[in-house]
Amino acid sequence: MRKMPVYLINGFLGSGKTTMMLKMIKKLQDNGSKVAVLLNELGQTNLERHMFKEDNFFELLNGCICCSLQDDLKKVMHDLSGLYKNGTVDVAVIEGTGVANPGEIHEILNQHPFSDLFSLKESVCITDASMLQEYLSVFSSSKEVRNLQKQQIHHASYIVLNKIDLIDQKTDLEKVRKLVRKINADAALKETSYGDCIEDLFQTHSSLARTPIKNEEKYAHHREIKAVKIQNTANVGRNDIHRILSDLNEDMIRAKGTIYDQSEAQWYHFQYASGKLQWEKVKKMSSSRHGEIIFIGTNLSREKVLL
Ligand SMILES: Nc1nc2c(ncn2[C@@H]2O[C@H](COP(=O)(O)OP(=O)(O)OP(=O)(O)O)[C@@H](O)[C@H]2O)c(=O)[nH]1
Repeated sequence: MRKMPVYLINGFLGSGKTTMMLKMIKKLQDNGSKVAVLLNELGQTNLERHMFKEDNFFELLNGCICCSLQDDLKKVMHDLSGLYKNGTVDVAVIEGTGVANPGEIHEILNQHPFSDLFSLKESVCITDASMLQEYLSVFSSSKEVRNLQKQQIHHASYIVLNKIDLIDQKTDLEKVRKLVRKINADAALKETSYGDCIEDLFQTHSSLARTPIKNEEKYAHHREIKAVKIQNTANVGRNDIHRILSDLNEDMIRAKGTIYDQSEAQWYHFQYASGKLQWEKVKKMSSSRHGEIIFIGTNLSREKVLL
């Protein structure tokens, strides 16, 4: 029986997974494939839903498919298999949350009946070249962040060293390349920005035979890293976002959202990743959409964010 091809995309918070995934989906569609998309988010809603136009779009929210949402993942995998059998879709692209351990997702794909139904083409890990040294350093990151980053790199068959536009290409690139190779010497490795390596990815056939890390702690990744979701954003303007990010600079890893800035009478999307904040004016806000924000960091709490 033919197995449904699956691409798995993992990588730490803000490393560029969604940016690359959108390019992958477009390339697959340009090549005539009918793509199913599965997106997993830590928050209760997917703030990036508007970026995806696919009919066969599944989202698993408020947890991680590698641990708390394993049963939900299995259910979606059954649905995907049905869609593959009846010809509705012919390839799946799955994006884990920024704190997912790919090893645990591989375990599910290797179990019966999924091992007979799916063929994992590549397990991609996107790393943020501008932050990797910091995330792996005992001086600047918690054990949880360091472990997660290592697990994600270790389990990959294809590693993307992304955001190289943000680093010194002579000195820092060599350092981060060495760090990655110390953790995973075998995976294909591509250095790029904005996930621009799709042709290469589809031409690569790397080995997926990765064994678990010795003494790998299961489910150890959600103790310190917390997501705080703000749904009532009526009084949150651009200045407030700047202030919150600067006040919680030490703890904040990732933030994103949509807000209405009253002083400018303008809706904005914002993205905070790699210590950089980017604003984008929303051209047309649909009446069904509303403002919302998600902050993700170590030891964050609603009280800390709203102070
Ligand atoms: N400078 C630079 N920015 C990038 C690059 N790739 C992505 N970004 C930006 O980084 C931010 C986060 O990118 P995403 O693709 O949403 O990252 P993600 O890994 O899906 O983030 P999570 O939602 O935390 O899982 C966005 O503002 C992107 O535009 C890159 O190569 N260089």
